[in-house]
This record gives sequence, structure tokens and C-alpha cells, in this order.
Amino acid sequence: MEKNSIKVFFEPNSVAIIGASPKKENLGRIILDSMQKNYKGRLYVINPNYDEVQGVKSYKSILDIDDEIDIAVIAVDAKKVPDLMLDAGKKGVKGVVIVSGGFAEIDSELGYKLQEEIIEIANKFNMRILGPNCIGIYNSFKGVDTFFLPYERMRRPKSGAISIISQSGALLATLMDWAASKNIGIGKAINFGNKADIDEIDSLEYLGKDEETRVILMYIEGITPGKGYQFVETARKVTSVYRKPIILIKGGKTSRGASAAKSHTASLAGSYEIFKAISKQANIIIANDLEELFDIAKVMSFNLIPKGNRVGIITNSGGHGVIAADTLIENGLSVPEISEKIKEKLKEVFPPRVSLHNPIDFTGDAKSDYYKYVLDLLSENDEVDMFLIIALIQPQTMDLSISNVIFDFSQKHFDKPIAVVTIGAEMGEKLKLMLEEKGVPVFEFPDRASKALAKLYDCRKCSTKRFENCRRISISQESINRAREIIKNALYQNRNKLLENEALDLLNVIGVNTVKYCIVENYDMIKSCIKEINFPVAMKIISEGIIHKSDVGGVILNINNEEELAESYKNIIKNVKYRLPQAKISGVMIQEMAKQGNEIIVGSKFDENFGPIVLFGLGGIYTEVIGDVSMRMSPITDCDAREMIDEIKSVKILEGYRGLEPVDKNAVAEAIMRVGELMLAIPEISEMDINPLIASSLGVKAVDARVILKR
Ligand SMILES: CC(=O)SCCNC(=O)CCNC(=O)[C@H](O)C(C)(C)COP(=O)(O)OP(=O)(O)OC[C@H]1O[C@@H](n2cnc3c(N)ncnc32)[C@H](O)[C@@H]1OP(=O)(O)O
Repeated sequence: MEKNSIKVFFEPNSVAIIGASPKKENLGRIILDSMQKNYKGRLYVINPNYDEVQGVKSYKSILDIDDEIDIAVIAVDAKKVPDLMLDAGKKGVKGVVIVSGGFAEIDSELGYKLQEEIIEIANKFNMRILGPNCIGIYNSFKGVDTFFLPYERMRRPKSGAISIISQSGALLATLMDWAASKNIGIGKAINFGNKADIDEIDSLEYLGKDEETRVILMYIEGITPGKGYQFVETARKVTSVYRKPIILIKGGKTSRGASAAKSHTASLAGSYEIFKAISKQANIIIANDLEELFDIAKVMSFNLIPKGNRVGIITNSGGHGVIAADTLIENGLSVPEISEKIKEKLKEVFPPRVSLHNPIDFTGDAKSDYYKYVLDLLSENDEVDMFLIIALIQPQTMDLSISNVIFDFSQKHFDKPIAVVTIGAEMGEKLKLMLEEKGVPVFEFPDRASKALAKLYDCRKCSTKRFENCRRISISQESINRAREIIKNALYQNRNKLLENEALDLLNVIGVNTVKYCIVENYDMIKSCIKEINFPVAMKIISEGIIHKSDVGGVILNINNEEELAESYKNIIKNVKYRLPQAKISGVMIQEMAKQGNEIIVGSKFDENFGPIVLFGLGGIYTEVIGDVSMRMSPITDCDAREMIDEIKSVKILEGYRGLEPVDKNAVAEAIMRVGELMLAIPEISEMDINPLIASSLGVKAVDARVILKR
């Protein structure tokens, strides 16, 4: 049965709070208190022990209420929750917010059992569950507030266009409180705790379509297992169709963090590198730490997304201006030179000591009206897309009127985002507060302001990206069946690894080119085997038990004629028998020597959370030493594959660096996609590598491949 939208949680017409009592510390009472402040819908209390709570009649059971109830908020001991849910189901309640803890997150038999029970009841009555173990829902526009933190413990921010999705209730509460202190507007927030039902995807789907949300901030510890690709698709829709940037911070980046995350919300946190790659695929912007998330929230709440990446720096400190320029450029923005036309105008107004480049540096005797003049002039002439305004208060001529100059400018030129840097004793603090009161994003250090502006520009890139013309590659069912036969055969022989020739056969079957090869089982087969292959050739021993063939003399390269070939055959068998007498030799592979090209690697690994992850990079030392690789989860579209190629730092080598011929990127992209599709179609493959895959202007050819199977 299709589940109902979670809209009802944000916009209920009636809410029942189960477990509210007159006691001051009672969670239900705190929720009732918060709801009574701004909620205009109908409120009910369920508690058999009281007749009335805070002026609201208390019912013995939800079934006694003579009204439709949209959502019920449950704040009683976990063991009582299933019975209360049964009543809620009978009553026709559409959704329950379970704030109680004591379910799967405590990692006990009882906890898991209770969680399963409530899921069963919810499914039976087509009810949605938010939680358990959560603080629930917040909608500033409708006064919905199930956060059981009184106002003196958590300030509520003003209403605004930023909405927050958080797996952690406490972190969400901190963010809300901080936003209130900085005058940042938060519209909606949701915390789903254990994710018994509602998760990050439901939340994204709702907030993506929500007209009151412009930006989504997310804190998550792990994507719901098995829903990796759904997450990618939903996030892509939210960012590119609904044009809402998603800024995400992930908890559980390290294994220690991941185990804390697991006990915290019974969630599975995956490897952070994979997560970052998938976020790119999902068109999501990653915040590296909480400070950065908060910085981004600041610039986002006040500004619109810029039209371009040109930043004008206006400063009264040379050093700050230089650091700002460095950081902006390092983070992908441009700090363009001011045009001669504008310079001439500025020269007429300012003394010669003012530096009229970008940064425009007024030096120590800057005045507020200097800033006003330059801001207006550059905006009106469309010389830059954003401003980084550095207004330090120490220089003796600077005064607090700069606050009005900046704010007035922002109101007049709302299409030019700004970030302000200021610091300095009592006056500096005062200026900071004056700006913050108006919601202006203020920073103490230029590098943080610069990074925040860079992320703001990233939002533009995300919202302009398009996915509708991206295509998967299809491998025919017949080919998949043939590939499956190869795998089945190995598993039947009780092997968890394909022999090298089988791995190359598999690649050929799915349409990834390999160099020509043949297998000989005895000396007499050599002549017929070599017919189709031109010299020079390589010879490799085929044996299940030999991992490093070269170490046992099992590889001979550059064989130029039939004579050498016969000699090599004898030598290779002799070498292996001498060095590894117990090895079972399945045959000898004669393989065309690969023509010149770039060695690349295309590999894939099955990830518990996201399924097959495909990896791409230059082969050899680049992969291992520099870690210059890109990853995406399967299925991989042509757009993803092209992005993977262009993302590695050494892409220039593939594009024909210093006279080298550029490789056929389409052929590389196709190999990446085919590996991704194979991994999806045959889950018995747990890992595979094509290394090296030789890429040239003529296409790609696999030389060596390794395929590991799940028994
Ligand atoms: C912050 C984060 O990171 S996420 C948030 C995670 N959630 C939490 O932190 C909450 C943790 N605490 C809990 O889960 C607890 O179980 C609580 C606070 C929900 C309830 O604790 P207890 O007080 O032990 O539960 P209990 O069920 O006995 O009583 C709760 C209230 O419900 C009332 N109540 C009891 N039974 C019922 C019932 N069947 N129907 C309605 N009300 C009931 C009681 O009157 C009681 O109020 P009172 O003590 O003020 O009279």
C-alpha cells in the first residue's frame, strides 16, 4: 500500500498529545506549552490520570475524542506505546510522533521487539510514524512544535526559508538555538530519530516540494539501508527540478564516530569517502564540519544565490583582503580585476593611497561612505556577482554607521550576495551584533567568509545541473545470462575468485574490450592458439592458487616469434613447478601485448549501504599512492561516468598532456557504466578490478582483471 505523504505532520488540523500532565518536567506538558503558543489548530490531551492539563481537557483515551485527529504525539514509556498506537490506529489518526526512547536504539531484544510492533500496527492502519526516539516536528508557519525543550532551554528562531532535516534531536536543537541567536530564519525542521518509518527521503520529498522552503540543511548519520539510489534520485530532483540547494553534514565519518552513530540511532554509517562521492552524485553540497554548516546557513539565510562566481573584495585591511582573495580563488571563485572605466571613476574620488585593484583596499582611513560609493558603483556596472566586505573597526576613522551602509546596500541590491568580516574589541563586537540583528552574515575571519560564499556559489552549480538527459547503458539479457554462467561455473567449483581468463571472458561478454588472448593446456595447442594473435605476445600462468604470478616466474612479456613462444612455454611451466610445486596449473594464457596508452583502473566493490560502488582512476602508483580516484554508486549514467573521469586530478594526462594523444573518454565512460550494470545484475560478484585497462584514442582494452565472488 502506498504510504501517505508526511505533509500532515507539518500541517495538522488537530493534534493529540498523549502523556501530557500538569507536572513541570513532563515532556508532553512542555510540548503542549510550546504548541499553545502559536498553533492555531485543535489541541487535545490524553492522560487517564488527569481531568485537565494547562486548561485543556484531558481524555482517558484517544477513542473518547469526538473529533478527527490528524496526528498524535506520544510521550510515555516505550512499553505503553504499542497499545496507544492501536487506539490511535482505530481512531483513524494519520501519523504519530513518538518522542519516547527505549526502542531499537538501545540495542536490546525488547527495544527491537517494540520497534517491530509499532511498525506492524502503523502498517495495519496506514499510519505514518515519526521516530521513535525523536524530538519530532517544527513548522514556524503553522506553530507546530513538538520539540520538548522549553523556550528558556532552546530559543525558537524567527520564521524563514531554511528548513532542517536532522537525524539527531540534540544537534537540531542546538542549530535552532544558534539560528535564533544570529537572527537566522528557520521555517521547518524534522528529526526522525530511529527512522522506524519516516526517513531522510520522505523528509526531502516533502521539503523539496514545499513552497515555504528555499534551502535544506541536513544532518544524517547514514542513509536508510537499501535506499541509497532512491536518496540520490530524490536529492537530484529537489536540487535540479525544485531548485533547492541541499547542504549536508554527515555524522559517523570515522569508524569511532560510526559506532557512536550506530548506538545513537541504530543506524548504519558507511565509509565517508563513499558517502562524499554519493553526495556529489546526488547533487548535494557537503559541509565539512558544523562550523561550516553554520557559516553556510548564515550566508544562505540572508542572500539569494549569486548569478556568477565573481567576487569584489572591499577592505580596510590589506592582509585580510589578500587572505580573502586566496581563499576565494582556492575555493573556485574568481576575484576579477576592476575595469579601467571604473578605476578612472574611483581615482576621481579617492586619495592615491587607496588600492584600486580587487581587493579594493581603502587602508586605515576608510570611511563608511567609501564603502557605499564602491558597492553601488560596482553593482550598477555589474562588475562582480558578490561582495566580501571587510570592515575592521580598529582603524581610527571607521565607525558604526558602516552597519547601515551595508544593510541599505543589501536591501537595494538583493541580487548581489554579501558576507561581512569584522572584528575588534568592544566596537567590533558592537558592529557584529548590529549586523547580526539585521540578519547580515558576519564573520570574524576572511577565510571562513570566503568559504561560505564559495558554497553559496556551489548552490548555483547544483541548481543549474540537469539530469533528465542522462542515460544508463543496457547490457542484453543474453549477455547477462552468459555472464551468470561464468560466475555459476566458478561457484560450482567452489571457487570465490574467477581465473584470469574467466574474468576476461566476463568482460568480453558484457561488452568491455580486452586484448586478444587464448588458453593452452599443453604444448601442442600453442600453434592453433596463436593463429588469431599477432606478436609480440605475453604469456601468463593460469592457476587458482597463485596470487602474485610474477613472483613465481609465471609471467613472460614481449615474446616476439614462435620460437621464443615455445621456449617461453617450457620455461613458465618449469618456473612455476619449481617454485610452487603444489600449485594446480589450469593452463597458460597467451595474450596480445597491449599497445601504448594510459593505464587506468575501473573497479567495483559491493557496499553494505549503497550496493555496488564503482571506482575509477589512473592505474599503477596514482591509484595507490595519491588516492586520485573517483567513485559513484551504480547504476551509473553517462553523465555520472563523465563526471567521474573529469573529477580526478590527473585527468589532464588523459586529455593529451604535452603532446600525448587524448584518450577516448566515451569508451572509458562506457566501461565504467558496464561494470556498474554488471555488478547490479549479478549480486554474487562482491568485488572486481580491471587493472590495467589500457585507454587510448582508439578506445579501451582490458589487460588484467580480478573478480571476487560471494559464495
Ligand atoms: C534529544 C534527542 O536526542 S532525541 C529525543 C529522544 N527522546 C528522549 O530523550 C525521551 C527519553 N525519555 C523517555 O523516553 C521516557 O520514556 C518518557 C519521558 C517519554 C516518559 O517517561 P516516564 O515518565 O517514565 O513514562 P510514563 O509512561 O510512566 O509517564 C509519562 C506520563 O504519561 C502519563 N501516562 C502514563 N500512562 C499513560 C497512558 N496510557 N496514556 C496517557 N498518558 C499516560 C503519566 O501520567 C506520566 O505523566 P506524569 O508522570 O507527569 O503523571
